[in-house]
Amino acid sequence: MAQADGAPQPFKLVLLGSGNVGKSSLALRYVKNDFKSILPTVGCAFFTKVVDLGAASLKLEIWDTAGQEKYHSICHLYFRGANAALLVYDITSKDSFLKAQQWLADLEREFPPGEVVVMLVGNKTDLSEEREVTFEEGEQFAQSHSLLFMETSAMLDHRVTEVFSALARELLQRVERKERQAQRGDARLTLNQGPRGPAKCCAH
Ligand SMILES: Nc1nc2c(ncn2[C@@H]2O[C@H](COP(=O)(O)OP(=O)(O)OP(=O)(O)O)[C@@H](O)[C@H]2O)c(=O)[nH]1
Repeated sequence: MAQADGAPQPFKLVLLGSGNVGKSSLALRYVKNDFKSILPTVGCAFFTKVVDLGAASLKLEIWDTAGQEKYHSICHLYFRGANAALLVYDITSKDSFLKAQQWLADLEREFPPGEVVVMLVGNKTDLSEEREVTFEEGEQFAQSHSLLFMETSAMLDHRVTEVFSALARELLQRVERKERQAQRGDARLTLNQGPRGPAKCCAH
């Protein structure tokens, strides 16, 4: 997936979810393969990473938003032009799971159906003894809203790369599907135009 100059096509990905669920940690683990204590995000942090999917590569522009309630309204500003969203919750916090559902409602208000690829991510699987949200609950919610779904641990680097690769694959598939539809549309347009030539006249 390349632009005219050969550079990988960029896609905007926003990370959404309440404070402390691990959004910044997931981004840091994915982009820099690092895990360390991070201060709460203020406003938004920005990362980029080129994802190589074998046959194609694309550039993810990752917008890591602040989860604290006081920043909620600013985060909406970062929605604009998003191609994908990660809705992150902490599996040890039911409240964060409910907040992720609210974020989805916000996204659904902002974008027409199917325009944004959304993945639900339950983070901190290393704290399974404190789990408040079961895998099945996450999976069921995701299925009922046609979202991708995974559980991760940014701390243990469990399934973090898979999250971003799965999103990238889905983005690529949607672009390819749209291109095929556009080509079919063009072909239909050409057929409907009929043979070229002088317009036929019915009288004489
Ligand atoms: N045990 C465990 N702790 C984690 C994991 N991911 C993040 N944390 C910790 O959870 C806390 C919050 O992580 P952040 O990445 O700052 O969370 P955030 O969602 O970006 O928070 P805001 O910036 O306030 O929105 C930090 O103390 C992290 O070290 C994980 O997978 N397991």
